[in-house]
Amino acid sequence: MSSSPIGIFDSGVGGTSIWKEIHHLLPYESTIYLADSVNAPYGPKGADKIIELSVKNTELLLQKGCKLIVVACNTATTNAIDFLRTNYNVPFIGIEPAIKPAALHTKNKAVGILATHGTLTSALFSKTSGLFTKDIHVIEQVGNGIVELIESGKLHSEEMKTLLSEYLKPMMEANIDYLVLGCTHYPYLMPLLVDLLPSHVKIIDSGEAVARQTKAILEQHELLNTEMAKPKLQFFTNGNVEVMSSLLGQKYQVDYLKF
Ligand SMILES: N[C@@H](CCC(=O)O)C(=O)O
Repeated sequence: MSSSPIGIFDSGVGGTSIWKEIHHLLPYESTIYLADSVNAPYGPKGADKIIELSVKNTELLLQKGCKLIVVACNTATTNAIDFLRTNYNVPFIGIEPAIKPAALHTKNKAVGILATHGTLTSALFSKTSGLFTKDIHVIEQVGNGIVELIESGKLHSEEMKTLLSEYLKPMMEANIDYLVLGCTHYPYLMPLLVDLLPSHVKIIDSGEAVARQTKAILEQHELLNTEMAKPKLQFFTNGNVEVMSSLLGQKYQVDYLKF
C-alpha cells in the first residue's frame, strides 16, 4: 500500500546517514529504521552470517508492514541482497561504494576507498570495481575499528583521529584526488576527513543516489505516498539509544527493541 512505511536497516547507526537523504528527498514517506547494533560490526563476518542477520532484519520490517526495504549497509548489500531479492516479494534498494563516479572523474588516476572487509572482499564489489578501474590505481583500505568506535559513541575521539590518519596515509602518498566512503557509518566522519585530507581531495558516498533510486522504484511500483500528511518516523535499536539519538538529532525519538 502506498501509505505503508519504507523499511531501512543497517548493522547499526550508520544507515541513519542514508535515512537522512531519503527523508530529505521524500518528506511525506513514513519510515521504520532498524539498527542491529548488537550484531555490529557486520564487516568481519562471513557471507552466511551476514545473510542470516539481513533475513532477520527483513522479516521484522515485513511484519511491520513495510512496502519497500532499503538495505542501508554496503556490507549487507554486497553479501546478501541477491538472496533477499530471490526470497522476498518486495522491492529492495541496496547501497554500494561509489567507485564508478570516482573512477570516471579522477584526474590523478588514483582513488582511495575506505570500506569494510566484507564489502571489499565481496564478489559484487570486485565485479563493479573491475569494470571501471582498469587504468586506475585503487587504494583499498579496510576501516577496521571505525564502526566499533562510532557504535560506542567515540566518533570524535583521539583514537578515531589516529586510526583515520593511519588509513589515509597510503592514499595521500598515492596522491588520490577522490576518496570513496564505502560504509554508511563513514559519512559521519566527514569533518574529521576534511581536516586530515588535502583540500583538493573530493570525498564521495552513495547516500543521495540511494535516495533517488528509492524514489524511482517507488514510482515504478506506484507505491509513492500520495498523501501530503506528516509521516510517522520510527527508529529502533537493539543497542545504545543515546548513541543513536546523538547521531540522529534529539528531535527524533529512538526506541529500544530486542530483535
Ligand atoms: N554500515 C556499514 C556496516 C559496517 C559494519 O557493520 O561492519 C556498511 O555500510 O558497510
